[in-house]
Amino acid sequence: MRIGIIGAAGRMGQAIAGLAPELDVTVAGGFDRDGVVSGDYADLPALAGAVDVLIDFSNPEALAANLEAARLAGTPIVIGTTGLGSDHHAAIDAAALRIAILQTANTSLGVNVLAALVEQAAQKLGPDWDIEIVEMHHRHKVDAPSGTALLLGAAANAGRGTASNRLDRMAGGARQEGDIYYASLRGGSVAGDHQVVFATEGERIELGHRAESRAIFARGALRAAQWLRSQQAGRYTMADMLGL
Ligand SMILES: NC(=O)C1=CN([C@@H]2O[C@H](COP(=O)(O)OP(=O)(O)OC[C@H]3O[C@@H](n4cnc5c(N)ncnc54)[C@H](OP(=O)(O)O)[C@@H]3O)[C@@H](O)[C@H]2O)C=CC1
Ligand SMILES: O=C(O)C1=N[C@H](C(=O)O)C[C@H](O)C1
Repeated sequence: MRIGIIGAAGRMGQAIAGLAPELDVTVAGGFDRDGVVSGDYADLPALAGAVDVLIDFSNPEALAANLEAARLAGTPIVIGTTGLGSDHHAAIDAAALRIAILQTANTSLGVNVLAALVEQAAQKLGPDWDIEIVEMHHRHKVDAPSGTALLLGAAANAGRGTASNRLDRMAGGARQEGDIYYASLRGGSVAGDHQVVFATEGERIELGHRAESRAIFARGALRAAQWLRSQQAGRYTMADMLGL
């Protein structure tokens, strides 16, 4: 299988390219803010037309152009970029009418199993168990809360059958029943730690995940690309791919 990487010179782009041979995947080319950074292609549409799947770990600003290139070429795309807003999600929905798209804030098996556990715990525990989500990442990360923290919050909402707003723990304020608060730490080289705390009178449950390196995200992204290649047009998640 041949892939093109968007965000190729970044931390994830390099991790994916480094792991690709192990999964029998060929990196045909890479694209970055400055244009094509590897492979013999004039631009992103040319790269999109020459590969089986595109993998995007770049920046939300790049999403519209990435979707357009994938759609015109009819090439499936795995989107791992975080910091997406409602307009980005609407654009993904629209493009998924024509091509296969797997969008996820976290490509690791562990986090996606954690999300299933969080959904189950939230459903069993009910709204008088307060939920706080804490995440820590390396000093270079720009978006907060992390996409994974929001994914875990969505899983808790799904379990409870609610739609809690995104609330910033650092902003303070008294909590109301059903609120989900997010707290973000940044520093050093942390690949990605997430903890979901369920707390009620007299007891507490903590469910969490620690990424020890980017290899888990890179492996998951490559496996997602291998799976997505043979899917029909539509929007997919890691849970679809993993059968969770
Ligand atoms: N889903 C998942 O499992 C994971 C998701 N992520 C997410 O992936 C994204 C990338 O993370 P990371 O690799 O650490 O970040 P980096 O900043 O290391 O890499 C991003 C790369 O994308 C490039 N880029 C920026 N803007 C554009 C553009 N408009 N078009 C093409 N390329 C562009 C950057 O170039 P330049 O440096 O010149 O700006 C850089 O090379 C983040 O959103 C992060 O949260 C990260 C890990 C796992
Ligand atoms: O920027 C990162 O590094 C990561 N970003 C993703 C996120 O925002 O959740 C996934 C992972 O935690 C690493």
